Amino acid sequence: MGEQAAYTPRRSVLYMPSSNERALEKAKTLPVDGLILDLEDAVGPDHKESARENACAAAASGEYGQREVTIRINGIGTQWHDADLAAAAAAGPAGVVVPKVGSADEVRSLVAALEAAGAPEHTKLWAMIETPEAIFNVREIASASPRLAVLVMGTNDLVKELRADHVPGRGPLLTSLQLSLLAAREAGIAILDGVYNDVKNAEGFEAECVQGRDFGFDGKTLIHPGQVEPCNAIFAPSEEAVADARGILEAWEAGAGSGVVTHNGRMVENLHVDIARRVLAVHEVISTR
Ligand SMILES: CC(C)(COP(=O)(O)OP(=O)(O)OC[C@H]1O[C@@H](n2cnc3c(N)ncnc32)[C@H](O)[C@@H]1OP(=O)(O)O)[C@@H](O)C(=O)NCCC(=O)NCCSC(=O)C[C@H](O)C(=O)O
Ligand SMILES: [Mg+2]
Repeated sequence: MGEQAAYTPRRSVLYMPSSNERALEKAKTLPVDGLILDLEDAVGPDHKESARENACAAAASGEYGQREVTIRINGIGTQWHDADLAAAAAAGPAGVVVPKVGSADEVRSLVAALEAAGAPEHTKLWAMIETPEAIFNVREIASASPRLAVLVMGTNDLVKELRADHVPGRGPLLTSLQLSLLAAREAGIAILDGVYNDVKNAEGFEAECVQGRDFGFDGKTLIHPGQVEPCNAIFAPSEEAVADARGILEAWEAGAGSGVVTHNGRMVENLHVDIARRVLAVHEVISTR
């Protein structure tokens, strides 16, 4: 499966204010799959320029090992957007994360701007889905450009825009989360769940990770180092899932040629074999981390 060959772990993707040099340094030691060096909401107006310099220097440094380093620039129409985009393109991170993307036309304009600024081929666009406009357009957004690699849910902004509340189970957000997932899967791109703000509430955080994983998200965006390890564990195939996948493949091979077999009393068809192969491919990549 081509999708397996291209699997990039994005179980845990940690935001950090690019104005916080201590956090940028600490990130080199954290077991995260990815980093979002923020220039937007986590950075005050007086620190935008120095944060941009820090983020670009970090992204270009090559000091973050296997971690996928991205830069979140300020949104379209803000006074910092053009300079952020040009500087990020020149630094060549894995992704330029753009907040509050609202339409497929915006995706195409952003891609054109990245290309005009000379961004290297490996620098992809990551679009944040965090407004009502984006939810209504998410299907077109997700398939607007081959350079768009990841959708990132912005659940704080969505809650604000909906005039909703952060509640266990995320009832007010379910429509937005699931429409965005459908769009990402149709387009064949990755999608990351939103952040959990209550950094001291481990139980609530883990419940939300399990929910996001069960929905089908590739991983979760995080705001604190303490969230990384539980998130990695929840978004990786469990030992039981890996053993089950191996058993499914063995049962399938033993029943060679028949269209349906059973494993542990459950029906196994070709599609279950595809799922099992994906679980093992993901496990193999993650085991090297
Ligand atoms: C949430 C925080 C403000 C909490 O900060 P603090 O109280 O200082 O945390 P600790 O004292 O527990 O920190 C312990 C050490 O860990 C380092 N640290 C903390 N956070 C990070 C981080 N994100 N990345 C790297 N390192 C971090 C501290 O420096 C301490 O280190 P040391 O002193 O060496 O022990 C803070 O965690 C924070 O700022 N988090 C990130 C906030 C952020 O980036 N927000 C923007 C994105 S969220 C969002 O809104 C997404 C979307 O747009 C939406 O709409 O939903
Ligand atoms: Mg936001």
